Amino acid sequence: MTSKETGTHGAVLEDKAPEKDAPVVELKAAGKAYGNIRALHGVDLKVFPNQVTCVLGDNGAGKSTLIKIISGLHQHTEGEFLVDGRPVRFSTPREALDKGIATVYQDLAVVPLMPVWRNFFLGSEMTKGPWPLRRLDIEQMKKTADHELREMGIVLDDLEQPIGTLSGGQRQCVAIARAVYFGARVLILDEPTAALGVKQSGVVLKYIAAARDRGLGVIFITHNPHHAYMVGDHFSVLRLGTMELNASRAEVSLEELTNHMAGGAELAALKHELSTVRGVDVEELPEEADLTAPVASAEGKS
Ligand SMILES: Nc1ncnc2c1ncn2[C@@H]1O[C@H](COP(=O)(O)OP(=O)(O)OP(=O)(O)O)[C@@H](O)[C@H]1O
Repeated sequence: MTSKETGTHGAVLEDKAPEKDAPVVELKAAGKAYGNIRALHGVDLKVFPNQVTCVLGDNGAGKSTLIKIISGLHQHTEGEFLVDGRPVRFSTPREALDKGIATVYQDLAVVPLMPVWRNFFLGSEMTKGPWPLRRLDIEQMKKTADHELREMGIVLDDLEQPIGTLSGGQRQCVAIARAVYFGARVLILDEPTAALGVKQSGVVLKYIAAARDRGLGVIFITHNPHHAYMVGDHFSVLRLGTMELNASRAEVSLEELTNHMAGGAELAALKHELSTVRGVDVEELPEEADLTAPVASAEGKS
């Protein structure tokens, strides 16, 4: 696929103009050690408004550690972490949120039996009336949730339905719309398509693009180079805690990105090892990353 090709839902595949804004979030030679274990080292990353920055990496590459630093769950132990050009060191996710950095985790924190609109406002409910007669402003919350979801292009049949009845993809979309409504400037999405099929992944990718088009800087964590390339403006590949690739869309093709992820040399070594295993026909294994593999099979954690 070339960088100009149209992707899911015709989402967003035009090459972008050169970065002209300042980064909202920046890591400079940042790293993190857990005791003796160096999970992340020498990582440079810039997150710009209006761009999707994809962070790719295999299991154990350091993706979770990276997002934990940016979202305020952990602190970096080396290098610098800047927000709006100023050094920061968050002690809690609340501090990150106060700076406009919101994180949507794969296992979404929702109350499955509560209606969609109620989950949209969970923890930040609208109220009306003076104390001590203050009560939930249910009508306003329903109206606002409906409006905000529609603004993002998300049309649900009934906001009264329990959120647990929505598909995984729809729940991710509600979470993205919620973060946008509550003023996120940077949205971190932790493997939002990992547990989804091809069609639902496409829907989520569409809303990632919608969040980007609303001006947010999106950090899209994924194992899947195909998903990343459909919406990404910038690609960072982590391997064993270091940044192996840091490239804009114009600088890397989908093929190159896939090869970085698949690790061509590792695949060759594996093929060599398997050649001694009875019943395995190594001639059937791909020479390098199989670019024709269906998107869903490349996804998912082990
Ligand atoms: N709390 C911790 N204590 C010690 N080591 C840790 C801790 N968290 C992560 N690590 C180690 O740091 C390295 C990077 O882990 P991390 O979870 O950031 O990778 P990842 O890319 O998110 O992997 P996955 O996709 O499997 O979640 C791994 O070697 C892991 O074992």
